[in-house]
Parts: sequence; C-alpha cells; structure tokens
Amino acid sequence: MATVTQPEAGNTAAESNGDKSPGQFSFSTVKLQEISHLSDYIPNLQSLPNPLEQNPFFHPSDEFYVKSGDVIFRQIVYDLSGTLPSPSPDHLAYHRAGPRREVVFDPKTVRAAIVTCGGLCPGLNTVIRELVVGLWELYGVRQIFGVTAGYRGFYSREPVELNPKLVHSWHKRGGTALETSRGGFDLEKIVDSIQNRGFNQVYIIGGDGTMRGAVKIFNEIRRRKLNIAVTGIPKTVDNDIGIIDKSFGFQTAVEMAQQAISAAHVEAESAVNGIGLVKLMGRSTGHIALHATLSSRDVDCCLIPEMEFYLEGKGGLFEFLEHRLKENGHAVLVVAEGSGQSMIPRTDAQKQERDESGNLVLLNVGGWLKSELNRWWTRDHPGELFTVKYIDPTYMIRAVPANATDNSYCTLLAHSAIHGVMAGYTGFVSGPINGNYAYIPLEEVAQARNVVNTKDHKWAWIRSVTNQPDFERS
Ligand SMILES: Nc1ncnc2c1ncn2[C@@H]1O[C@H](COP(=O)(O)OP(=O)(O)O)[C@@H](O)[C@H]1O
Ligand SMILES: O=P(O)(O)OC[C@H]1O[C@](O)(COP(=O)(O)O)[C@@H](O)[C@@H]1O
Ligand SMILES: [Mg+2]
Repeated sequence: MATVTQPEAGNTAAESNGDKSPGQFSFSTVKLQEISHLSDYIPNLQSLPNPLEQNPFFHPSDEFYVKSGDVIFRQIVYDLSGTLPSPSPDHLAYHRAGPRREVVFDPKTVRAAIVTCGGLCPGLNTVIRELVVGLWELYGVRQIFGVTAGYRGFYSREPVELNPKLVHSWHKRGGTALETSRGGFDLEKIVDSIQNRGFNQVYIIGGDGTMRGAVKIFNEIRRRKLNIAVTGIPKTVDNDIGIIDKSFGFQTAVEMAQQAISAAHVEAESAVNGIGLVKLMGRSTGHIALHATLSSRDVDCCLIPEMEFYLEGKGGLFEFLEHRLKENGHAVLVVAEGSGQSMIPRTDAQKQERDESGNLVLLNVGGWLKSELNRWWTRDHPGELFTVKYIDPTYMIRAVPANATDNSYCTLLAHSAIHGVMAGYTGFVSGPINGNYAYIPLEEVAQARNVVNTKDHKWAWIRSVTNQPDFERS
C-alpha cells in the first residue's frame, strides 16, 4: 500500500531525504515557492505585534494567525497506487495567505497607493473598496491614495485620498472609480514618483501585462533598497492568468454572456434556417466562451483560440451546421474573439497593429464568420431562406458590477494582500489555489498562462454537450 511520509516538525520543505520505495510520496520533493520579504534587503527592519491584537472586533486566538510554515499545495490530485516516476517531480507549495502575528509596518507611518491598469473587469471597484476599508478598519491605516488612470497616473496625475466613507458603495458600481489605461509604463518615472510621494505600500490591480510591469517596479524598488512593499492583485476578465483558480469578475462575465446567448437562441429559433452567432471576449483564451457554453446548453458549437477549426469539407463547420439546420432548423455558434485569427485575411498594416500596451489588435472574427456563413449558404443553397443574427456584447459582459460570488472573492483577495504587505512580504500576488488563499511570487504569476486544455475532461465535456466536430482533419 502507498504511504505518505510526514514532514519533520517545523520543516515544511523538508530536507530529509527520502529513500522512496515504490509508491511512497516523500515531502523531500516539496518545493516551497519562496516570496520576498523586505528584511531580505533592509537591515534591522522593525517588527511589531499585529495591530489586530488591539482591534475590538478581533479576539485573535493562536489559530487566527498564519504560521510561516503553513503552505498550500499546487497539486492536490495524486496517484498513490503505483510507482512514482523517478526522480519524483517537485510538488510546489506556496505560503498560505492571512494575518501574521508580527507586522513590519506601523499603521501610523503607512502611505498606501492603489492603482488599476489594463482592461475593465467586474469587481475592480470592490477590490479598491476592500483595500481601503481593510487597511483602515483592520489595521488603522489612515493615509490611503488612489493613483488614477493606470501606470501613467503615478507620474502624470495627483493621487486621490481615499477613505471608507468615500468608497462606501463602490462595490455596487461597474468599472474602476480610479480609471484605468493601457500603455504609459515608464519604470523610472513610476518608481521616482512612488519614492517622492512617500508611498510605502503599493497595491497594483491588473492582468498579465500589469503583472509584468509590477515585476519591474518591484525589482527596481529592491535595487534601490527602498522600504516599500509591492503586491499584485490579479485581474482579467479573460481568466488567462495562471496558477490561481480563476480571476475575479470572470463568473460575472460568464453570467452576462448568457444573456447574449439566450438572445441569439431566440433569434435563431424564430427564423427559417436561423444561425445565432455570439462573439465573446477572450483575446488568447476561450474560458468565457467555454464556460458560457457549458452553462447555457443552447449552444451548438463553441470556437476558441486554443483550437484550430476549418469551414469547408468533411468535418468542417459548414458540414456540421448543415446537419444541425436540417435536424433542428436553427443553430447557435459561440466564438471567442481570438479564434480563427490565422484564417482571416490581414493586410500588412493590420499585422503590425498593436494597442498602447503592445497587445496585437485582433481582427473581427464574428463579422468575418457571418460573411463566410452567408457566402456558403448562397453558394450551396441558392434561393433558400437563411439568416445569421450576429450578437457582439463586447464590453457589456465586463462593464458591470461584480455578482455576489465575485464580490466575496474580491474581499478575500484584498484582505489577503493587506495581511501579506503588513507582514513585510513584497513582490507577491495573492490568489486562491485549490480554494485556499496563497502568496505567489509576482514573477511566477507574470509568466504563467491559463489556457484551455483541449485534451482534458472539460473540453471533452463541451464536445459531449454540443456534439461539435473535433476539427482534426483525418
Ligand atoms: N512587459 C511589460 N513590461 C512593463 N509593463 C507592461 C508590460 N506589458 C504591459 N505593461 C503595462 O501594463 C499595463 C496593462 O497592460 P495590458 O496588457 O493593457 O493589460 P492587462 O494588465 O490587463 O493584461 C499597461 O500600462 C502596460 O503598459
Ligand atoms: O478595448 P480594450 O479596452 O482594449 O479591451 C479589449 C480586450 O480586453 C480584454 O477584455 C482583456 O483585457 P485585459 O488583458 O486587460 O484583462 C480582451 O478580452 C479584449 O480583447
Ligand atoms: Mg492582458
């Protein structure tokens, strides 16, 4: 029978090596993903009892505080039945998020800055609100500032002072009250401004691009040996950030996408040979399209960037739709905006087109598909009725307030970030891993991508729900 060896006391990433007999899992293969701490480069950093001790609403017991050895495992599914591969792969572990017994910041001297960058996502205002209220109410911080208009706001705008009264109802609003932007990343100017304004805690809310910028800010702050903690709070409506379970706002966006799919279904059903076509956000990943399809059940075919598809011939989209129209009289297609990009004719100028952040500007796959569908039908069924009703909800799925689940998620993210920063951690991101909140090195998050795996059970589930082709040419 397989056994699991226990770590030695006080030794999470145990050095004790295991002579592993077949089927034995040893903690010697646990790799703790260390995060930086201000004490790594600031000598004689002060250490104070956590102010939560004095907070009348908390009665911290021993279990209340997270210990330095508490970790969250990335991998939680193991096969203990057979021989483990030799040498065993690393089992990644991350520091558990939450309040520490000791902090390194005196709340009276904290000057916190909060910034939102990149595209919108439901819940941005909730995260800002909870950072402000959490810093104020939990830790007694009184100097909290909003940096407006994204990264460029650090050096081109005056920060706005924030307090709980001001942000009280922000969680009910879509968008970001601090405003956001793409581009404008100037490392020297940003760090100079952070330093000159006396900020010592920087909370950066944004997606993959923002996190890559945050890594650079963190490295520069460390190079200058500044007593400033930097943390990233991962945001992306596309859910394309890796390691964490999912990004906040994603569920709200999927819920909103249902309305577009339902409308497309009604339109398609009410027409003769009607096709409802819905384009959903998803620059390089199809998570929104996939989850909207799974939860809707009105969808006949879901197309995502991770999967090539083709239109003509055996096993192609047209052949599939031909059958569906014959069978049901209508069909619904969901397409993620990053799909089919290699099939859409692109001029040389379009090949170069980038947004302010350097992201490739996508061609409109929805408009292209609509015209291809019309071309096909007129060619193969001249004179027969046919209609494509194309719905592109674009920003409607992200420019809304977060739903209840996302709102609670945003609160936990914000509080996790505050606890980590107050304890002196820096260059990290808070996020749920297998449902438990963890601190992950910023650099790791900036590099990790979360794409749909078309070989796994979730994609198989899509195919079983839609019965769509696999688009693998035989
Ligand atoms: N590699 C990078 N290095 C530094 N800053 C970056 C990098 N990529 C993006 N940024 C900056 O991060 C911000 C947001 O990036 P963007 O890609 O628009 O959105 P998101 O963070 O949501 O992916 C922009 O201000 C952009 O200039
Ligand atoms: O028009 P904008 O604001 O650039 O946003 C469009 C893009 O933003 C996204 O929602 C993703 O944005 P982020 O990377 O900022 O999260 C994409 O799905 C979409 O292509
Ligand atoms: Mg992005």
